[in-house]
Amino acid sequence: MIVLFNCTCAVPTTMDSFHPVPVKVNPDLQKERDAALFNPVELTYLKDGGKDKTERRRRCELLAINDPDLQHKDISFMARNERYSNAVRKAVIIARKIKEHRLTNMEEKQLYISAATQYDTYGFGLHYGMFLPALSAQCDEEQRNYWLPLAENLKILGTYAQTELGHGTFIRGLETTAIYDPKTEEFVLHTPTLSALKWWPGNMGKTATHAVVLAQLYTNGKSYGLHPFIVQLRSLENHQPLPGITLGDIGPKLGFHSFDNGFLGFDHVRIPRRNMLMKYSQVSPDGFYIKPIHAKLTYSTMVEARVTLVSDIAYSLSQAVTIAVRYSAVRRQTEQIKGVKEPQILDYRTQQLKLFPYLAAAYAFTFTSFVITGRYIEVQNEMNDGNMESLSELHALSAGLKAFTSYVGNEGIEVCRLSCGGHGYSQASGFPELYTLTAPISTFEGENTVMLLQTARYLMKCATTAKRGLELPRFVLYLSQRQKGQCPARNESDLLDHGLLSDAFEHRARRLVIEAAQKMQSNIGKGNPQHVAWNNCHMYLLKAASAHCHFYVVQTFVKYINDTEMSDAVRDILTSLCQFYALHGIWQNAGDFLQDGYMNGNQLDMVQSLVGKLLDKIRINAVALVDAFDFRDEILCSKLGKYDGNVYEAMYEWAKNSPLNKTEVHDSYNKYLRPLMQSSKAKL
Ligand SMILES: CCC/C=C/C(=O)SCCNC(=O)CCNC(=O)[C@H](O)C(C)(C)COP(=O)([O-])OP(=O)([O-])OC[C@H]1O[C@@H](n2cnc3c(N)ncnc32)[C@H](O)[C@@H]1OP(=O)([O-])[O-]
Ligand SMILES: Cc1cc2nc3c(=O)[nH]c(=O)nc-3n(C[C@H](O)[C@H](O)[C@H](O)COP(=O)(O)OP(=O)(O)OC[C@H]3O[C@@H](n4cnc5c(N)ncnc54)[C@H](O)[C@@H]3O)c2cc1C
Repeated sequence: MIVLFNCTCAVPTTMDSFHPVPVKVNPDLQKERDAALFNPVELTYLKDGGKDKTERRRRCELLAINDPDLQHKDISFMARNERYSNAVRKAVIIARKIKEHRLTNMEEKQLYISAATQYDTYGFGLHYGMFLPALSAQCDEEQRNYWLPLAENLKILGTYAQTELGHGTFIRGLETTAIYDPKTEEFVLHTPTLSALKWWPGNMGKTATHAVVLAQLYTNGKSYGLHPFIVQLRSLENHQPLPGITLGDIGPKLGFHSFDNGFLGFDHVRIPRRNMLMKYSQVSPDGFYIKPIHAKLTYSTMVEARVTLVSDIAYSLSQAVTIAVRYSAVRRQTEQIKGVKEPQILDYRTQQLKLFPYLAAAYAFTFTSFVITGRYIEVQNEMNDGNMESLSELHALSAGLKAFTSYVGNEGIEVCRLSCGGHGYSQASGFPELYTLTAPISTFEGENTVMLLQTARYLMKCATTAKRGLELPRFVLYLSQRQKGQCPARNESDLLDHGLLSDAFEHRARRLVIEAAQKMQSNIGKGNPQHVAWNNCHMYLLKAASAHCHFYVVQTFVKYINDTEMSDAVRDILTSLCQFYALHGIWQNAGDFLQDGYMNGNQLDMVQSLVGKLLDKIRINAVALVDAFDFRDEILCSKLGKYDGNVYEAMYEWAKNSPLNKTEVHDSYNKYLRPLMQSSKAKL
């Protein structure tokens, strides 16, 4: 997996041709595949955007998987230094091979990189994920012509240095300064305090030669806020930090062990005036400042990254459910009837209730990622034509969805791990890497609570606009519609209607947004300043933003099924998954639907009963649904989620490779145990 590289499209294939034919498939898994009511390959093609795209993806993946230069021992058996070194080695090979294989198309490059990095971070992740996008978005034409070829050809390696020891969220509070000196036509970059040290940027500790640095711009004695500057950090001759620059690795973290997240300090470092990225705002040679057409254009790299992370989360969650569902099909536990084979754990209702909501969410988020990526491209094109009208909408949408999907994704990966019992805790399961790679998505690129509050801020403004009867953007148009009285469902079959389900989420979102707006108004009415009212209303605001995102995802899932051509069999299973996603969501948030009487207890009973019934529909197709994600074993990197289901053999083989098993008797026996035991013996 490569964080910050859109990889959701990486999925499908005909099982026969793509997965090497195993000598023996676990009979339980085979039975599941034989019983499925749809052909997973069709769903694979759908998710990839067509058979051609599936085939192209598989070709890209195979190029990486079959390349002997990219092979290495399991990273679980490597220490951190070795992991970092291996990641850099691979990043360099990947760059060379991309050229050799003539992978010029961006999507193909991403697919190749994703397959080559497998379940580790990509050694040039920040270079491609943020440095290049920041240059593309923030350089003027002349700067682009200079810097982009250097970066694209890896003559320089970059990172994105924004966060400081003292501030990550509140970026207006960042302390690094860039003071313009018109005498020399240079900016002087400086770290005035300990808390101003740049802290966290990926690939900065040991790899990067350059950084896009976010610093407070001062010119003619006036402060103009945060602006991006390109700064050389290390010599291109010997990689030593340049004079005035302090650099290092921030040490081990929860995960990201192959990544050199770093710290950076400046001691009055001078850079040429033209190293300020000047697409949107400029400083003239004599120090005159020209402001951007939109105050928040400096933040655009983060918006792009948040959009990408929705795809990354969908991808990781798809991997987690693939592992857990396949394993649950081959794992048997607890005799129910004496002498009769123990059931597959997938047959336990509790197991289904753990896994199927996340299986449904993985599909829901995948389709959502298609839509938000499409919207991002539209807005980007508008912005390239100088129209900034939709930037606020895109910010609100991407911030909210990044937070909503990553909360669910992180939780889902952990639930999937737990659903695999003890073996889920082993590195062999793939879960530790998957979890720790995905966990920081809730924090980086905007901490999730803060991001939901940004969405809430936008929704509050929309609620006011709607109240005034003014026009709203499409994705919040529902806020200007009147609340519907009560959910019209009379029986279970009414509750399976996609329109009705989407209406229920729409109703909930509208109610919670309006309620939050009213709470804000009444708080301000009591004489509280805006920021106090805002803090007092956090719980309403957070709920409103989350309900809005939930509605967006349900609506997107429904629309995807309605608008996309597919066979009846695939439509049938996606329909069930979508119904399950929505009904389970209602069940889990029942209070919200009951609170204003939109639903009643009787309807909630029916919702619960349908959740139970849909478990059966999904159960029979569960393995095929995860097969359709089309992860090759080499990409999934899990002994529990192997396509052939031969889990125990794989685990045993893997454990034998543990470095502790290199010798029968470990050194520590002679050093510590033997003296201890022999002296105890003497005493006995
Ligand atoms: C491999 C991993 C790599 C990881 C990398 C990283 O983590 S990199 C580091 C990642 N770091 C982070 O992600 C840091 C997270 N923090 C932030 O992004 C910002 O500090 C903030 C958005 C929380 C507040 O910013 P603030 O105090 O400047 O703003 P405010 O709240 O006072 O609102 C004022 C107005 O601005 C609007 N607006 C805001 N953002 C945007 C936008 N992007 N676009 C458009 N508009 C935007 C907002 O809607 C509001 O509009 P209104 O209502 O006036 O019309
Ligand atoms: C693995 C990893 C990689 C990273 N890579 C990079 C990188 O490449 N470049 C880079 O510049 N940065 C990077 N970061 C930093 C990251 O972007 C920040 O950590 C992130 O933006 C969160 O900011 P913070 O650490 O200041 O959290 P804080 O804001 O200190 O969050 C702490 C708590 O305070 C709460 N809080 C803060 N403000 C508010 C508020 N206004 N209202 C309500 N609650 C609030 C939060 O909800 C949270 O619960 C990385 C971080 C990690 C973990």
